[in-house]
Amino acid sequence: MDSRTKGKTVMEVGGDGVAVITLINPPVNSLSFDVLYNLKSNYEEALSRNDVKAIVITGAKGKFSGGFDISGFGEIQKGTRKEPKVGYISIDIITDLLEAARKPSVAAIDGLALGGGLELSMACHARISTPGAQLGLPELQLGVIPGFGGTQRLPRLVGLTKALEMILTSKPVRAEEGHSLGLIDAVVPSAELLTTARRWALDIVERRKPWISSLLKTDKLPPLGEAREILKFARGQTRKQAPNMKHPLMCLDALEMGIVSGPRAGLEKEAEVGSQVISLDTTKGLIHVFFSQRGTAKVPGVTDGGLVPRKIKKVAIIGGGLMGSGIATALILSNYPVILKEVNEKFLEAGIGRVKANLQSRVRKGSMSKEKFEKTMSLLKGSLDYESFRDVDMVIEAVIENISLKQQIFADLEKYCPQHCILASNTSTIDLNKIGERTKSQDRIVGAHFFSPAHVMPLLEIVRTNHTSAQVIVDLLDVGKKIKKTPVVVGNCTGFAVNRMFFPYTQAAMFLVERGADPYLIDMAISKFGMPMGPFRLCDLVGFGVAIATATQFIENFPERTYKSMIIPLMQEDKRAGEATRKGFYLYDDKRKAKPDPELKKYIEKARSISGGNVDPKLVKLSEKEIIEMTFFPVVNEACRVFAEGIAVKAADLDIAAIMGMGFPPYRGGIMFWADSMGSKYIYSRLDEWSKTYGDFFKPCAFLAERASKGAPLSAPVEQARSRL
Ligand SMILES: CCCCCCCCCCC[C@H](O)CC(=O)SCCNC(=O)CCNC(=O)[C@H](O)C(C)(C)COP(=O)(O)OP(=O)(O)OC[C@H]1O[C@@H](n2cnc3c(N)ncnc32)[C@H](O)[C@@H]1OP(=O)(O)O
Repeated sequence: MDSRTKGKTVMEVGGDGVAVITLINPPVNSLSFDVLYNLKSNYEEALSRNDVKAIVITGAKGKFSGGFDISGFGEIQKGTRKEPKVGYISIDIITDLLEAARKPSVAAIDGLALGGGLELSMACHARISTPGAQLGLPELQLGVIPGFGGTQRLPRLVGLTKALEMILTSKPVRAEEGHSLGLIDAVVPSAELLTTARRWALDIVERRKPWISSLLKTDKLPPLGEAREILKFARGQTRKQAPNMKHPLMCLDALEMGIVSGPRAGLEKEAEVGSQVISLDTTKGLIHVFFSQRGTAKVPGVTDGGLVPRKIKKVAIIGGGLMGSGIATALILSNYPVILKEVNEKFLEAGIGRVKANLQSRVRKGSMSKEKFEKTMSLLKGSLDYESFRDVDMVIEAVIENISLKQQIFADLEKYCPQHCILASNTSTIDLNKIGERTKSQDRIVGAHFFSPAHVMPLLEIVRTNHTSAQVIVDLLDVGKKIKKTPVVVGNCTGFAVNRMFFPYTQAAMFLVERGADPYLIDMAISKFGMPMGPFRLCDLVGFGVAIATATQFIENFPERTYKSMIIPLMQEDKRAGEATRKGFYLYDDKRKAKPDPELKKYIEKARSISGGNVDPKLVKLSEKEIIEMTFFPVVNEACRVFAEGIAVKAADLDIAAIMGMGFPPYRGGIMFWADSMGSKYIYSRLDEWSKTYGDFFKPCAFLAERASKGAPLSAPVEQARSRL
C-alpha cells in the first residue's frame, strides 16, 4: 500500500467464477476515497471479465466495514480534498455500476456493517452475515446523513417505521434481528460465510435465488398517505428532541422524496443534502467529538511507551454510598469481582441494597434477565474489615470528602493490600498528594473520579499526581475501557478538570440573578443552548449540601475569582436544599416536576443586600445570547487555565470532559471547540469588559489574553505548559 493512500481492495477470482473483493483498511475497513475508487476499478474489471459470473464483497479481518472514512469529511471541511461530484459515489458507483450491474453481487458481512458499509451491502443483491454482527446507520450521530443510498434502501428492505427508528436513533441491530427484518438473507457461522456467499451469488446467476435490487423493492413501503403521516410524526419528534440540529430533518427530506417521487429522485435528494450537511457547524462539532473521544485514551508519555495493562482480577471499594455503590455496579456489570467495605452491618446492607436496586432497575426495564441479575450480584461480596483486601489488585475509596478520614484509609490500605495494588480515590476535589501523605505508596495512588450515577455516566476522570506511575495509569485506562467509560487523564489540582470548569458556570448564574437577571429565564436560555438543564435546576438536583461543600473548596483555593453568593446558604438555612427537600430554586410536586417559586425573590434580595451589589438594568434585560456568553465565557476562561497549567494535555480532552461531565452539547464540539468557533479575541474582549464593570470573577486569564493578542485558537497545543502529567 502506498504510504499516502488509505486502504485498498483486493480481488480474487475463483475457479467457480466468483470474484471476491475484500475491503482492506484497518482497523475497521472504513471506506476511504482510495478504498471506494479501488472498489470501482475492481468492479469494472469483474464486469468485463468473461471468467467472472458473480461478485462477493467482504471485509478483511472479521469486519465488513465501519462505514465511510470519517476523516474524509474533515478533509472536505478543511478544503484539503476536493469534493467529488455530488452523487458520484452513491449514484454513479454504488447504484449504476454495482446495483444495476448485469452480474449479481452478494455482501459477506462479518463483525460489523455500519454507515456506508451497510449501505454498500444494501446495494448488493443479497446479504449473508455472521451471528451477532452489528448492522446500522449511525450517521446522524456524526452530524451527517446516510449518503450512499441508505435513506432509500433501508426503508425498502425493513419498512419505513423500522428504518426511521434505526436512522434517527443511530442504534445498530444484530444480524439475527436484521434477518427477521429482511435486511439479511441468511446468518451463518464465520467459517461458512464466504462459501455461503459464493454459492448464493451463483444461485442468483442460475436463478435459484431471486435477484433483488433493494432500490426497486416496494413491498415493505406503506401507502403514500400513511407514509406521510409517519414522516410527519418523525419530524415532530425530531424537532422536539434535536431542536438545534438541522441534519436530521434534512435526512427526513431525502427519505420523503424517495417515497413520494421514487428512489432515483430520493437518491438525488440524498446526495444534495448529504453534500450540504458536511459544512454545518453542528457536523463539524460532532466529527470533532468522534475523534476526540477516541483520543482521550492516548496520553503522551504514558500510552506510547509500550506498557501493557496488568490484569485486574479483583477490586475492593470502600464506602457503599451513592458513589461507591454506583462504582461497584459498573464493575460487576463488566464481570469484575468486587468487595464492598463499609463501617457497620447497617451501612453495608444499605450499600449492597443500592447495587441490587441499580441492577433491578435493568431487570424491570427488560435489559437484564433474572439469571444475569443473580450471576452479576454473585460477584459482589460485603466486608467490614480489610482482611479480604489481601489479594485485591485495585481499591477505590469512595467515602465522604473528609481529608483526615481519607488519609487514615490510605494508611490502612498500605498495610493490608498487596504491594502491586492500585490505590485509587474517587475524590472529586481533594488534592491526592494530601490524601496519600501518610503513605509511602505515592506511585500507586491515583484518582478515579466517577460521575454520579457512576454506573450510568460515561466519564471517568483519571487523576495523576507527579508521583503516579505510568503503569498505574495504563492499568486504569484499561479498566475504564472494560467498564465502558470514556477516560480523561488529568493532573492533580482542586476540582481537577470537570469541577473546575463547572464552578464558574454556577457562580456566573448566581452573580447574574443577584444583579437582577431572572433565574428561570437563565435556565431556559441555557436549556435552549443545549445543556440538559440550567444551572439552577442542576443545583436543585445535586442538592445544596454538595453545592456548598464544593464551593467551599473553590473559595479556599481560588478566592481571587470566586463570586461569593449567599443565595444557596440562605435557602439551606430555611431547610430548602434542592429537589430532595422538594424546595430549592424550584418547587417540586410528587412526580418531581419543577415549577418556579415566587418566594425565591426573597432569598435573592437578601443575598443581594449581604453582597452589597445592586440590580443592574442591563443585566435585568439580558438577551439569550448574552446569558449564554456571561455564563459560559467564565467556563472557557477556567478551561484555559486548566489547559495552560497542563492539568489537561489536549484541549480536545477538555471538550470531552465538558460534554460527558457537564452535559455540554456534543454538537457544539465541546467547550474549547465552541470557544474557538467564536475566536479568542472576541471572548477576551467580552470578559475584559465585564471584569472592568463587575470585578475579577470575569477577569481573563493570562493564557486567554496571550492567545487573543495573537489571534490564536485556544485549542492550539500549549508549548511550554507546566505539565502535571
Ligand atoms: C459531494 C459531497 C461530498 C461527498 C463526500 C463523500 C460522500 C460521503 C457520504 C458518506 C456516506 C456514509 O453514509 C457516511 C458514513 O458512513 S459515516 C460513518 C458511519 N460509521 C460510523 O459512524 C461508525 C463509527 N465507528 C464506530 O462506531 C466504532 O469505531 C466501531 C466501528 C463500532 C468500532 O468500535 P471499537 O472497536 O470500540 O473501536 P474504536 O471506536 O476505538 O475505533 C477504532 C479505530 O477506528 C477508527 N474508526 C472507526 N470507525 C471509523 C470510520 N468510519 N472512519 C474512520 N476511522 C474510524 C477510530 O477512530 C479508531 O481509531 P484510532 O485507533 O486511531 O483511535
